Amino acid sequence: MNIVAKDFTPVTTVPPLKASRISKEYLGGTFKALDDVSFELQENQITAFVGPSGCGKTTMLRIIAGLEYPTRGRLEVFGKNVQGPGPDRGMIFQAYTSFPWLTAMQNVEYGMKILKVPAAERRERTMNFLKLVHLEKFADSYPRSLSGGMKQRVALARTLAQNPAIILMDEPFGALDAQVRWEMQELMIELIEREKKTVVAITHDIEEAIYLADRIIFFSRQPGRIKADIPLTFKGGRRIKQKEELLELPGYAELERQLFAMMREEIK
Ligand SMILES: Nc1ncnc2c1ncn2[C@@H]1O[C@H](COP(=O)(O)OP(=O)(O)OP(=O)(O)O)[C@@H](O)[C@H]1O
Repeated sequence: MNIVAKDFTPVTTVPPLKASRISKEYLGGTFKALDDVSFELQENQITAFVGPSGCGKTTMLRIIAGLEYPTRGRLEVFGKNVQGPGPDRGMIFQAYTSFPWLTAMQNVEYGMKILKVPAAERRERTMNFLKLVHLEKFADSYPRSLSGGMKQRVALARTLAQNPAIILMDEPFGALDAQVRWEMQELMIELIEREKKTVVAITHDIEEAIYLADRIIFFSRQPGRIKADIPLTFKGGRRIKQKEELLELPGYAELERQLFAMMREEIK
């Protein structure tokens, strides 16, 4: 079995992220996108945000990223109130966010330049991460000559190279076709495991959530609330890289059934 041992013992007592009673209103307070959302992330844990369209997943992720502010509630990263974006959080979007006028290498280096990482270290980290996403031969290629999957690998390398403690992903593989998506999911599991990151990933895809996550937070809609917070205990505290092995585990089918039923309830 291709199994990676997983240890969730916290290194510090301060959680990497703590959301306390977050609400977000739009349209002058007449529309509630999020209502009283509280959770704590554990270090080195992958959490998937799942729920029907419009339940506030992206809003919650943007609040964590510091791109939006909650109307009420408090958000702390390593015990500090979030005041805006910061180098402790890196974001990967569905749309390919590489700069078209920069090569793959320059794209990976760019964020580190902003963070004022010295040039030699920057170069070394860039090459290291391009290698990890299997793009070392494409270091000098421009995004237009790369496939969708390759562009997302550049985004993954760029985010990891900046070494944020928390990685936020909004449907990162949503635009990829099935086979590339699958390859990217496997690569992500491998890299996250290696780099020991705390991850929040939004996905519409229940199968993808079960495969990637250690924990699923399911949002209900209008207003967006936490409907269920599900630790994926059937994995026995491990990450399993080969999907077919995951499917065979007792508990997989029941969890998938439960999530589909919850989704159906929400979209009724
Ligand atoms: N700037 C805004 N002004 C008004 N309403 C907004 C704004 N941003 C989001 N909303 C509304 O808040 C709700 C939650 O949106 P959000 O994008 O967070 O949902 P989501 O769960 O990520 O949806 P999807 O899965 O379709 O991306 C939606 O009804 C959306 O229309």
